[in-house]
Amino acid sequence: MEQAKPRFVISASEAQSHSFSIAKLLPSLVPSAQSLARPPISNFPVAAIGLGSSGRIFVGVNVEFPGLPFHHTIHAEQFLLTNLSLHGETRLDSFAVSAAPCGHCRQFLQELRDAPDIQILITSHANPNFTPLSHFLSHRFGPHDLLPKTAPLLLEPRHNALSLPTPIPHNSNPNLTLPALEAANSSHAPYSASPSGVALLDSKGTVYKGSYIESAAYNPSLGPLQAALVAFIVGGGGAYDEIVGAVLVEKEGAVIKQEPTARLLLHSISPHCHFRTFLATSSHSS
Ligand SMILES: O=c1ccn([C@H]2C[C@H](O)[C@@H](CO)O2)c(=O)[nH]1
Ligand SMILES: [Zn+2]
Repeated sequence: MEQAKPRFVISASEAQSHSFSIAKLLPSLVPSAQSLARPPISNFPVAAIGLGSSGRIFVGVNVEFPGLPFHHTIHAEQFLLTNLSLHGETRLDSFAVSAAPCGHCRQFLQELRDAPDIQILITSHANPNFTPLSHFLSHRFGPHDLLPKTAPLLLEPRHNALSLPTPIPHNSNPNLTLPALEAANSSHAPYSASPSGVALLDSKGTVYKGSYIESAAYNPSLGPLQAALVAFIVGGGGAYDEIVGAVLVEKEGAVIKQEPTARLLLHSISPHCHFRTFLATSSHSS
């Protein structure tokens, strides 16, 4: 019998209905999820299977882009956190992953509340065990080095108070502009105060949105187009040239600009895609 294609989200009731305990279920899902990865450069598929506080299970995989510098790559752990964020999950309890998380991912995970307590199991190890992130990255540099303790962290509810000039400029596509604005409003960009979001349209008319995610250490940050591509892949998208329209919303006068980089990546993966940028104003004083 043909195996069902692995999925990117598993409901809490389905997760509980397995005869396995969750601690056994997470690593058991890693091998099939690796088939969802898109690593045409390395041919090294990585899958990370995470348990959220709602009891749902989320999948992350690595995504590589031939023809572009390596820094465009989406790591499986970054994909996983973006997948949680897409589904409104506010905490990551634990995850199983096919290979040891790199330094960049150990740092990216610091954006989460109680990051040191996240339990990680590496399935390629001889005796895999759940071990806290604090073991993999001691002496953390994280959000609290730069932000007040009360600031919302990644996955926690936020609204960046961005708005677009009304009415939205004619000949813009409100089906994409409003989702891109929503994505920008939930973007985690506390270090630059330059939130942004992307909405993508595929040839079937489905809209996918992604929010820019910053890291306290700057470089591991994930761009808004990468986040929207995670939504496209999670939503069942196939080849990138199915993406026919894209809108980026970013803040007017922002210190960080996504437009040139997003245009470059989008043009590389879907050369005929129509791309527009709108600048939003912020009612925050900062
Ligand atoms: O923590 C890690 C380390 C590597 N990779 C990916 C990035 C690249 O696609 C491939 C080879 O490094 O594995 C991850 O997804 N997570
Ligand atoms: Zn990594």
